Amino acid sequence: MPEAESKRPLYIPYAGPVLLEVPLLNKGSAFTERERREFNLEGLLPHCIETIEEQRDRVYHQFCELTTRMDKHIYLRGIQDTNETLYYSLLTHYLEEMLPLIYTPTVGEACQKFSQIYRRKRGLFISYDDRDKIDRILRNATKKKVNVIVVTDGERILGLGDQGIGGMGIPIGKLAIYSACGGISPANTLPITLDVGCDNPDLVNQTMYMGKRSPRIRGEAYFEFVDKFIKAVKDLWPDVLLQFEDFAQPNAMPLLKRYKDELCCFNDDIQGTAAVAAGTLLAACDRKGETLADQRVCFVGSGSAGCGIASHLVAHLRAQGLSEAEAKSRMFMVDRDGLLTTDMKGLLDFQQELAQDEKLADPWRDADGKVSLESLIKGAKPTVLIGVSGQFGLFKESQIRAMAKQVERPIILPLSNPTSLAEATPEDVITWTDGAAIVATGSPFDPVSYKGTTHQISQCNNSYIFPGIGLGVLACRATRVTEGMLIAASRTLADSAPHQRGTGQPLLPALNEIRDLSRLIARRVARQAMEEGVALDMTELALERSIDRVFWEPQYRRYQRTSL
Ligand SMILES: NC(=O)c1ccc[n+]([C@@H]2O[C@H](COP(=O)([O-])OP(=O)(O)OC[C@H]3O[C@@H](n4cnc5c(N)ncnc54)[C@H](O)[C@@H]3O)[C@@H](O)[C@H]2O)c1
Ligand SMILES: O=C(O)C[C@H](O)C(=O)O
Ligand SMILES: [Mn+2]
Repeated sequence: MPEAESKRPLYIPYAGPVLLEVPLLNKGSAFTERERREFNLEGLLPHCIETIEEQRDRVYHQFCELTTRMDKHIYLRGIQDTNETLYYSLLTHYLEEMLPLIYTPTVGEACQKFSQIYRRKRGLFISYDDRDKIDRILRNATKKKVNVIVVTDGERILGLGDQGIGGMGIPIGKLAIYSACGGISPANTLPITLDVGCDNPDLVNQTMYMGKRSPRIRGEAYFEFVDKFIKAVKDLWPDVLLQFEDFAQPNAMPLLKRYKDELCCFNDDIQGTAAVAAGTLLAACDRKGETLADQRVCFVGSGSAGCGIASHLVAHLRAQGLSEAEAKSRMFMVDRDGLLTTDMKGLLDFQQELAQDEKLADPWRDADGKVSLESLIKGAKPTVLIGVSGQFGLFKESQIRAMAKQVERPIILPLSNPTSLAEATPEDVITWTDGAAIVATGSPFDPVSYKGTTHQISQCNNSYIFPGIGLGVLACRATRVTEGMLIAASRTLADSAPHQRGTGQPLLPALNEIRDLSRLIARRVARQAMEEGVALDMTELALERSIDRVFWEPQYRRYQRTSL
């Protein structure tokens, strides 16, 4: 926020103990003498008036006293629910240390234990039983305008499956990233969980489970419910940016198709992931002195993320002048039954579109008629291996070694989350390829030392992308998220790759540079949106100013009292 603006006082209608209970407004010991007097806070706080830096030192000290990841997560969420400005000041100051605790991987465990660790309200739970009063529920959430919603139905939380309402940890974590990394004010964000039941018996049989204890609503009834939800959102906040998150495979793509031309929305697992993976791949190709068109890309896991990445890479290649067929011929989609081929039955539409020609696959077939990953590696000689299966240890030593025999520097991306579900550890991949592989992972991993070289492992996670997209959308008031905007985001990420490019250097910018990266992504995404006619037309300078205006900094503002 520009300085002049932050100096303007904020007029607020709360006072006394109630004010200290409003996380967006509470300043705790930082309330000034005058504010303490005007807002009936005298005596409610210890004598000392502190700066946000002094408060941050105290909470960081308390944070350091805690030993387990889950205790740290609970502690940080507690600060978020008491004083949001302080929470974001802490996050932005210690970004690299804090992100794995409020987001992947710890957020996975927090979702699994959501009902056990539940403390205070945050966001909205909309249960199927409430389907006829969704508009009222949305109005209960906040009187403010909502700019960004992240919504889940909790059915595919990371690679951890159905977590029911525990999935709420994900929208909360994603929106914290929007604020900490993309400067989106938390006052205008809303995490939402649609509670349509839960098909995870281990969870619903727990006495503490707080969601609806019935099997998931499916089929037409489910889609009608989501329809009612989207309609209510559009009626109340017509220009909101809505992010679909962690919906299961049978629903993720149909929901995106249904709503992508109806409101400003995107599916993060399909599109955000596609953009971060493409950006990482472009950076990796550049590192090798090659282009995307030189690669043959093998996906293990052909669901939302796998097919989302593949079709986005096809769009990149098309933009470079390749025909659709040429581009698709470089994508090899493997799922439980091996390589997807055009003769396979039961493929979903988006998988069918990426299936390889059955004749081409014939020479690679095993005795059972399928093309296993081993056979594909030998036959198609992929240069890139991307894991999006949610299966720990799926990449085997023999497969990685086979790849390394055929390709001087294979690009290996085990992207499944959380850490415990990565298809391979970077240490194994680097050892099996004798240090030749270029590796990035979905969850954070420590650097790997191998034969005297330290390999930094970049985190190829959609968190590099969606904050910048959100900032861009808000700055230029985009009405849609288009493929072109996603391509702009992935190119910006690739262009921001570190200049030092020796073996072991990270592929992506450091996490503590992500706020600057988000601004860059926002600028290019907004420019693209304008070119496509889905945003306000602005000069470069006006856009820059708008990004500055939208970009929220976790600093206290001066308050003035209005009547209750
Ligand atoms: N790094 C990131 O930013 C990022 C983004 C999105 C998803 N992911 C991760 O990717 C994983 C998958 O997400 P998704 O949305 O695509 O889920 P999804 O359920 O749509 O797809 C997973 C696919 O993997 C397949 N699969 C399972 N076991 C397999 C095996 N043994 N061999 C081959 N294929 C197998 C499934 O049949 C399914 O088609 C999750 O773990 C998720 O955390 C990471
Ligand atoms: O949440 C993440 O860390 C990335 C991604 O959206 C996922 O579902 O795994
Ligand atoms: Mn996700």
